[in-house]
Amino acid sequence: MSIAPGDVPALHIDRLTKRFGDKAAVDNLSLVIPQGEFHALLGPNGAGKTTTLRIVAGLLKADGGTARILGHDVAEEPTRAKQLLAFLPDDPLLYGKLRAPEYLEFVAGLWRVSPDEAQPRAEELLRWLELWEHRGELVEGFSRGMRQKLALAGALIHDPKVMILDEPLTGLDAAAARQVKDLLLERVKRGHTIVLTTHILEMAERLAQRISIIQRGRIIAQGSLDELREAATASAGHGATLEDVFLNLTAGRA
Ligand SMILES: Nc1ncnc2c1ncn2[C@@H]1O[C@H](COP(=O)(O)OP(=O)(O)OP(=O)(O)O)[C@@H](O)[C@H]1O
Repeated sequence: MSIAPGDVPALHIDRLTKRFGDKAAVDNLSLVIPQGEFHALLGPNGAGKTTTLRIVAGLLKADGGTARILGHDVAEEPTRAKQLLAFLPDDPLLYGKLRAPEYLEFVAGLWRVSPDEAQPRAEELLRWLELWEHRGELVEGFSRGMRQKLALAGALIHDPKVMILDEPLTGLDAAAARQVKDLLLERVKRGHTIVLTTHILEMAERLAQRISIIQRGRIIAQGSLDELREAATASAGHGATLEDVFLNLTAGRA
């Protein structure tokens, strides 16, 4: 049977395992995210979310299992897989002695994006994230939120089809958080895929089409908000919020 391009999942994780010492940070975890989906990964501290994403981004080697971006195995075809992917870590590294447009030009060069393409895209991203007026300033003088936004712009400069973001709203004020959320929604509208971790349940509740709850390296629940609510209604009661569902599912299992 042939597979139409649209049928290839944006992200296909199959029985992924990663141990640190004798502890399994990721434990036989499988996850399929179709193209065009906004997917949130939730889980208590230390659940294995960042470890999973670092493997998907090719920053960490799995002990077992596979991860594929649009059909490309991150271990076997790392260059192709990475080209299709944006990864925004929770502690992005920036170069303090550059200005924002110089940083984006530098990152675009790493991805071999031509200056003709990169320049308008950089300007658009900087304007959207309200960093354009700071374009003459060195990054070392940027606030934490400004750095976070610039890192996001850098992750998007090669126009990746799949975005993986680890806690993208950390350190952002309400206005900046709104800019980032709008930017992400705009990308999903264009058919791109977003996978993010967040501890802001309201963000998952309002933006994500599907949610996976991870605990101790495994997915313990998955579905749309309504499906998760339904599954948890028995114990959380009607009108349960995602917080009720989350706390209910993860209670007593840590
Ligand atoms: N480099 C490492 N060396 C040893 N243990 C690690 C390493 N990285 C992660 N771990 C452990 O793996 C487990 C999963 O960590 P991970 O950072 O993936 O969790 P998380 O779900 O992202 O947590 P948080 O919500 O707190 O960011 C934790 O027990 C953590 O201590």
